[in-house]
Amino acid sequence: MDRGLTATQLKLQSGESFQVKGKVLPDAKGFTVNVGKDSENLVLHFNPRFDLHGDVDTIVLNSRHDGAWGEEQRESHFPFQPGEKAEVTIVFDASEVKVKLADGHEISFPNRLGLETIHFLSVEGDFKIKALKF
Ligand SMILES: C=CCO[C@@H]1O[C@H](CO)[C@@H](O[C@@H]2O[C@H](CO)[C@H](O)[C@H](OCc3cn(-c4n[nH]c(N)n4)nn3)[C@H]2O)[C@H](O)[C@H]1NC(C)=O
Repeated sequence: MDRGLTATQLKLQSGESFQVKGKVLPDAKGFTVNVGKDSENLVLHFNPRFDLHGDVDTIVLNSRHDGAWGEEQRESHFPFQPGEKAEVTIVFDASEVKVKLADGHEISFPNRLGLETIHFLSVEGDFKIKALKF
């Protein structure tokens, strides 16, 4: 598990997007992109699972409020491969968070926290960051 990256004190406003580019480790089990207020208050936990917690090639999305996980949303569209490049673009507004994948596929997730500004980003798991673009 790569320690990944954590960024705080961000001020990403509604409508602004950011992109994470990197490479999935060859023996990847899963990786995570978290965005929100802080690590316990996430408007989006984006968790592609290659083989983790019983999920195979499934993207699990969730929110986290004061440390408590919300209800998971699962996506079977899975354009990630171990050892390959990966790119995720995230944009949000008052009602939803949108995740755009390299193959053009878009996933929508409700902004359950009603967050207006993102202050926190972390990328964890079997993923080597190459670039972060705001
Ligand atoms: C079938 C058995 C019960 O359901 C399972 O319950 C697991 C435990 O809650 C679920 O896995 C968690 O799913 C979460 C998203 O809903 C997260 O992916 C969690 O791993 C990340 C994580 C972060 N943290 C954490 N602790 N402290 C901080 N800052 N972060 N703890 N766990 C996973 O351990 C897992 O996704 C879920 N599976 C299903 C099919 O619902």
